[in-house]
Amino acid sequence: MPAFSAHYTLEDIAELSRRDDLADDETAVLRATSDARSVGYDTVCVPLTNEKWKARWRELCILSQEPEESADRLAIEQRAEAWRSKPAFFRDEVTISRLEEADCVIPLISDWLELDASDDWVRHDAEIALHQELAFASYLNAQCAILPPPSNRTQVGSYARAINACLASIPFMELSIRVPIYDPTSVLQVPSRAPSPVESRRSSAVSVGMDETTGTPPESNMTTWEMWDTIRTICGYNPRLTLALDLTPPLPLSSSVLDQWSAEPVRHLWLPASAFIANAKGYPVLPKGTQSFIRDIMKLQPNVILSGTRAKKHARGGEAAYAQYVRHLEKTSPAVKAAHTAGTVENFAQGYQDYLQAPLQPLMDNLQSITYHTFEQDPVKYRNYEEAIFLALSEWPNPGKVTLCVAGAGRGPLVARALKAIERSKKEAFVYAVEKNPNAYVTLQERHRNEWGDEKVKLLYGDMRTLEVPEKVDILISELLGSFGDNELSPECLDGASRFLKPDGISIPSSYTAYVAPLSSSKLYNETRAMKDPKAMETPYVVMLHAINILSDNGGGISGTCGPRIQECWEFEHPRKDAALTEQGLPLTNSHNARSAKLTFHIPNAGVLHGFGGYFEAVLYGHVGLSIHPDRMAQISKDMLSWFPLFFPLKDPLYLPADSELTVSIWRLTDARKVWYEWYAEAFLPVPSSSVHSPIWRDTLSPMSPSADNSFLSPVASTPTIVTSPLLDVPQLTLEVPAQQPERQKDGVSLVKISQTALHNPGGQSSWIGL
Ligand SMILES: C[S@@+](CC[C@H](N)C(=O)[O-])C[C@H]1O[C@@H](n2cnc3c(N)ncnc32)[C@H](O)[C@@H]1O
Repeated sequence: MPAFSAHYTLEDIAELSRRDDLADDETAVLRATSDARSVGYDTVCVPLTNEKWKARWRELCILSQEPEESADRLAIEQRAEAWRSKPAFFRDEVTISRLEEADCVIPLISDWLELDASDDWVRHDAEIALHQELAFASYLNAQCAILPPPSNRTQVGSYARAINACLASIPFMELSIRVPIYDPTSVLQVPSRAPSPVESRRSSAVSVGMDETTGTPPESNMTTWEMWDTIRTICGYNPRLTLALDLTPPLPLSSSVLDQWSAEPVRHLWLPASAFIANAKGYPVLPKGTQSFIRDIMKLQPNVILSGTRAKKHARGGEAAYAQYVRHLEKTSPAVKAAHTAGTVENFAQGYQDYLQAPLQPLMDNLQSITYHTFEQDPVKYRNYEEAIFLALSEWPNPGKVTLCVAGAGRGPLVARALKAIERSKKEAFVYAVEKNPNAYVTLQERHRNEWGDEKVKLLYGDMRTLEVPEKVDILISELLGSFGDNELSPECLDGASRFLKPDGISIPSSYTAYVAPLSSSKLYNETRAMKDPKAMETPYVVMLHAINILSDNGGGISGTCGPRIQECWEFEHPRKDAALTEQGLPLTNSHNARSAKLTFHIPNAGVLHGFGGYFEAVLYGHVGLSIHPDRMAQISKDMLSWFPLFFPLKDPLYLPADSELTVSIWRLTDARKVWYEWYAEAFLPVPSSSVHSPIWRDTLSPMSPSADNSFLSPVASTPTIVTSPLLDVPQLTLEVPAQQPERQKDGVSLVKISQTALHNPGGQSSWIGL
């Protein structure tokens, strides 16, 4: 359940303090708290300081810097220095002073503190005042304080440095920065002529402000997110640094810009009464765009701060109506509804969202009974397996008895489903059940004795790669799949099991495919970093992905080479026809199970890449399958619970500008003992091939003159040139740097590389996957 806060301004507090019905020990803030609670709010949000402090600070900071020499000014300067050395409030400069007042208050740090002022002194004194306010809030045991937004892009580094210093000096407290969802004051670039493809691409990274025709912000307006990104990066992704996302500007119609925020630590939503419109009956409601944004962001369970609700902006409903309305939106949020509906993945995953788990290794380890029990709760996986076996039996072309083998039977659920499918198909059939886990084999023996009997089932204990099976089988059934398809070594195990599959036999599953998507998630980045062990940043994890944003879109890119937002890495098919076999029917090496993929994604909006989501899709038989592919799972295996996605982390986040292209290389590698993945990524930006004419590119990319075809892309030998500097009067050696080799070029646009990650997990150094 999200919490709700009522915002009280200084005027509201002043008005309450004038009330003559205040009890003796009741302060205005205590009254605000009880009033707010009586209309359904949990806490109040109150400015920590008042106008008196603002006036004194201005005098100390601004007047002490005035050039004018006077006795007065000297006195102010001395007071300013005294304050700088020992910053402290007078009682009448703060709105709260008692522990019980602060109990239900989220303090707002003075919004006039310009931590990003252009003036050095103002910044300097604003930072001292910020420390002072936070220290006072901390003294009053405030768990969180809301800080004013950055407003000056050129000084955002100074703003962030000051916040970082506060995070270091004020322990425990969460600092939540109020950031507008976008900046409506940014200037719209109106081109005087139609832009070239490159110009529109490049301007999409910088153009901001309202679209003049629709009155909505353009898709690429990410200036406030970019400022937030700079701040949290400078603050080293400190987990105590969070966001109070300000929904004061009217929201854009398109959700792609807004999706970015769902991968960020949005702890508060600032929602003013002015964002509401009146419905036909006069009650406050939100416009469609805001409604759907709030429904989505509710999955992060933010505290909703409602501001200006006492101003009677709407004819009906009063103060309570705003919170009631947002509660109604929360209840109708698909994510929240799914979380409360039994049988959905969201409900099953409660408490596991963004929680890193080591992938299971059922080949190397023997699973616990409780783990099998958890799998067996999945109604969809077993239903689909039964359907696939039923279809395979129904379509089985040969007469006579059909022989089935469940390879890796666990506690026997697939054996039971196979027997049901046999009964439904009315075929004569027999089932072998192979299991190498000695403990699960005890459960199998019990079920064999109590439920199945010798006529229907024979149990075989051992490893399917080496075990002797009394006869060759027609249908080989297995479930050795991991979140990435092959990551629990299904290909290697089934290579061994294929020895006892007849030449015309079939495998269920018949194939499985691995997919990846580039993700942003500050939560997951922090979770992997928190492990301390550097290898933890190179280990794939099983994660119920939650506060994430898939950065890619479907297509785009300069040469049309970008694939969809979630792309296929590789596929395994069974039975295998391509491996060279020994006399015993086993592959000579595991080389045929190595794979690699190089994928290109289009990144429409600026974002930070923290890793990759890994997914799989399996064809069991015919049209029956299993899928955790985010765009297809609902059609193929809705509400299947058995697999959460895999997360491939990055050691260092990679910033991706708007309209960049991301190339992801991923390998499945193998030696005699293990299988592991390695991965890395490179980012590219489109630039005009002729941009050698532009001073920007000549300065930054190549100091040489354009070549004959006017392209800086043609390789030029590096020629040392002796020049004499007019300043130093000594000969300087300069090197002409050859132009950057573009990754791709088309229609006068080239892709130049801007950054790359390290190679992750070389040699399988942090792999858990053992053969
Ligand atoms: C993911 S569990 C599936 C269990 C069961 N079929 C189900 O669907 O609930 C995989 C099972 O295969 C077994 N297994 C894995 N590799 C095996 C191998 N090489 N030979 C025999 N059993 C194996 C594991 O012990 C485990 O019981």
